[in-house]
Amino acid sequence: MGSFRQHSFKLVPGEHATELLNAQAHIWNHIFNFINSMSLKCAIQLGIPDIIHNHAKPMTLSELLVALPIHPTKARNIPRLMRILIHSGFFVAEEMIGNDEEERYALTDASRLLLKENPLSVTPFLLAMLDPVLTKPWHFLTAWFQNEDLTPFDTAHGKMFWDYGGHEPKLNNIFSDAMASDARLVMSVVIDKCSAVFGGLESLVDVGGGTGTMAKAIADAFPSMECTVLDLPHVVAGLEGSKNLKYIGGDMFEAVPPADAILLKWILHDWNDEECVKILRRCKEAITSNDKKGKVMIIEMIVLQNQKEDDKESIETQLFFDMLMMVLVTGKERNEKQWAKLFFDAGFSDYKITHIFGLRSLIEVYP
Ligand SMILES: C[S@@+](CC[C@H](N)C(=O)[O-])C[C@H]1O[C@@H](n2cnc3c(N)ncnc32)[C@H](O)[C@@H]1O
Repeated sequence: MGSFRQHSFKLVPGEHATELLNAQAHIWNHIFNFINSMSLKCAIQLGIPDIIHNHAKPMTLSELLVALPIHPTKARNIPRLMRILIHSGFFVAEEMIGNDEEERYALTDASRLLLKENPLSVTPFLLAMLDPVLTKPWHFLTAWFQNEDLTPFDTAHGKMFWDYGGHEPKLNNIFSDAMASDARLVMSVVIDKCSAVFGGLESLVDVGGGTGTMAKAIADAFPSMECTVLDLPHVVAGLEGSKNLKYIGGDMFEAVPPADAILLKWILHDWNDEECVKILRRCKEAITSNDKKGKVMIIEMIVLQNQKEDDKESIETQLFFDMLMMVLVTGKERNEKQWAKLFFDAGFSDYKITHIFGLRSLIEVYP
C-alpha cells in the first residue's frame, strides 16, 4: 500500500481551484456510480414500478406508502429513493399545478421495461447481474491482475463461472431466467424486423441456447423448421421439447449437430479468441455437412468506434459489458475488425452485419 505524502495546503503553481474541484466532483461521481445500480435494485425488489403500474394512474407519495411493503419507520426515506431514481430516468414526478396537492410519481419507458408482468421485462437480468455472487468478483479484480487465475470470478469463488452454475442450482436458475428474459426481448425484435433471415431454412441449432426461449419462439414461428437447443447437460436437464424442437445436452467445443443454420446469441463474447475460433470451426462443420452451405447467425455487440457525443452512454454500456466479460468469464466485446478476424481464422469466407438490436447486431457468417 502506498502512503500519502504530507503536503502543504496550497495549490501547486498552474493548478486552479475550479479544475481541482471539478476533478474532485468527477472522482466522487465515479466512486458512487454503484449507488445508481443499488438504488434501482432496491426499487425493483420493493416492487415500486409494479405498484405504480397497478394503480393505473400517477401515484402520490401517500398512496405509494400505503402500498409499499416497508416498515413504517422507513417511510420518510422513500422520497429520497424516488428522487435519485427520478434523476436517473426511472420515474417522473408530475407537479400538480395550482393547488397544494402532492406531486405524483409516474413510470418512464425504462421502468415500464422492468415491470414484472411485462413479458419482455429486464428485471430477471437486473436481479441476476446484481446478485452478490456476480458482484463479489469485482472486489477481486486487482488480486486477479496479480495472480494466474483465468478470471476474477475464479479468484472470488474458486471455480469458473460455468462450473459454478453446474454445482449451484440457485445461480443456474437466476442466470437461466436472466438469459431467457433477454431472449424474449431479442426474439420479439427479430420476428418484427427481420424474420426473413430464417427464410428457406429447414433446420437450426441454437448453440448455447439455454432453456430454449429463442428456439421455442423460432420453432413456433416456423413450424416446418427442425429446431435444436444444444447446451450444457445441467442447463437442459429435464426440459421437454415439442414436435419440431429438441434439447441436446453436450459441449459445443466437441461437436455441434448438423443444420442449415447455427444461432449463437451471446455465446462468443463469453470466450477468448482461441476458444471462439474452436466454437466457430465446430459450427462450420455443422453447416457444411452433407455438402450443404448454410450460415451461422450471431447476435452480439459490435463495439462502436466513432465516439460521437450522443453515443456516450452506448459506448459506456458496451465498455461495461466488455469489463463484465473479463470479470465473469474469459471473453470480451469486439469491434468489427476483431469479429472479421475470428471468422476468417475459423475458415469462413464472408459475413453480413445488420444493425437491428440497439447495442447489438445480427451478423450472418457464410462458409
Ligand atoms: C450468455 S448465455 C447465452 C444463452 C442464450 N444463447 C441467450 O442469449 O439467451 C451462454 C450459454 O452458453 C452455455 N454454455 C457454456 N459453455 C457451453 C459449452 N461448452 N457447450 C454448450 N453450451 C455452453 C451456457 O450454459 C449458457 O446457456
